[in-house]
Amino acid sequence: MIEIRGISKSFKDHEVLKDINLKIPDKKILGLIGINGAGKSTLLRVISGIYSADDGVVLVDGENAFDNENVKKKMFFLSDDPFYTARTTPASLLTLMNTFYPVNEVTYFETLDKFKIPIHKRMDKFSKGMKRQVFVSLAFAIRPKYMLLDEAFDGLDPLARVEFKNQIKDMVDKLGTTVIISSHSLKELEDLCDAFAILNNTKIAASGSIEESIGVLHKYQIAFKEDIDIHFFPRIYKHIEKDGRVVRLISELNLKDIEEKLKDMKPVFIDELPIEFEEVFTAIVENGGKMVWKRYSYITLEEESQQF
Ligand SMILES: Nc1ncnc2c1ncn2[C@@H]1O[C@H](COP(=O)(O)OP(=O)(O)OP(=O)(O)O)[C@@H](O)[C@H]1O
Repeated sequence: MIEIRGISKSFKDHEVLKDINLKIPDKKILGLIGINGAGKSTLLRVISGIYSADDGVVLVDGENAFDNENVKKKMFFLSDDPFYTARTTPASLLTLMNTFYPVNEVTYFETLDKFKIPIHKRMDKFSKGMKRQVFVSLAFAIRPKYMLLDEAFDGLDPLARVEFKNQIKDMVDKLGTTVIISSHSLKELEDLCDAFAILNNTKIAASGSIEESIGVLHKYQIAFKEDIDIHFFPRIYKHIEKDGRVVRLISELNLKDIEEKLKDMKPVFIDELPIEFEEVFTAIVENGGKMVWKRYSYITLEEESQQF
């Protein structure tokens, strides 16, 4: 299990992470979500023991992750900008990586073959997506207990993404791998991850199971007879948009409560619409993470930082 306890990290006077607490149980896929510069890469680097934290500790199977050979052996971190030299080919990368990890060569070459990657060509001549496919193949062939993937889908075409996701699910099911994956693409994470954590403003704004989070918020479309000024709209929403006489809002309230709160405004109709995870995420970020959250099943924040 990975336990992140009270992690804080600054670069000079720029505070990036402040008192981050998360427990990630084994054999789960956690999606780490955040806007540009939210600190996703920094957190992954702290978890993988590359960066030291200013405060707090990351425990991997009970051991401090920082600069720890035992932890390095069971964890593979695929950065958003992995290192390779000008002369590196997929074949020579295998030789290099074999000195750090036992790499399953059959899996490596089979995956490269699926992606149609030439194994003896120089990688500096590859497209961004092809380079990504080489490192993804490597991650699968290393079969680590813990796999940390930074911006994993970046540069992959739709077919490669499907292949990548299937391989990740397979590793979790068959090998019991635990995966943390950061991405801007919420849509990509929805069908892959068991749980998510949202990094916002140095903190974990919210975390939990994706299914549960979608159940917490509702989306409504409400039509009125006349144009209305949303500045005077009752504060029953987390997010609101207006299009003429139609208002779309996201709220924690159920349909019955919404109807009750708006009855004096005499809406023509109120429809509940399906809500997407991306909309839940936007509502959380807009509200500075201050949401009433259900108790979640997979990921638990430390008691003192829970937001119920
Ligand atoms: N080595 C470093 N030295 C100084 N500042 C850094 C360093 N690494 C990251 N930062 C700063 O920390 C903040 C968080 O960066 P980080 O790369 O962790 O964010 P991110 O969420 O991964 O962003 P993105 O989605 O754009 O990749 C940024 O403001 C960045 O400039």
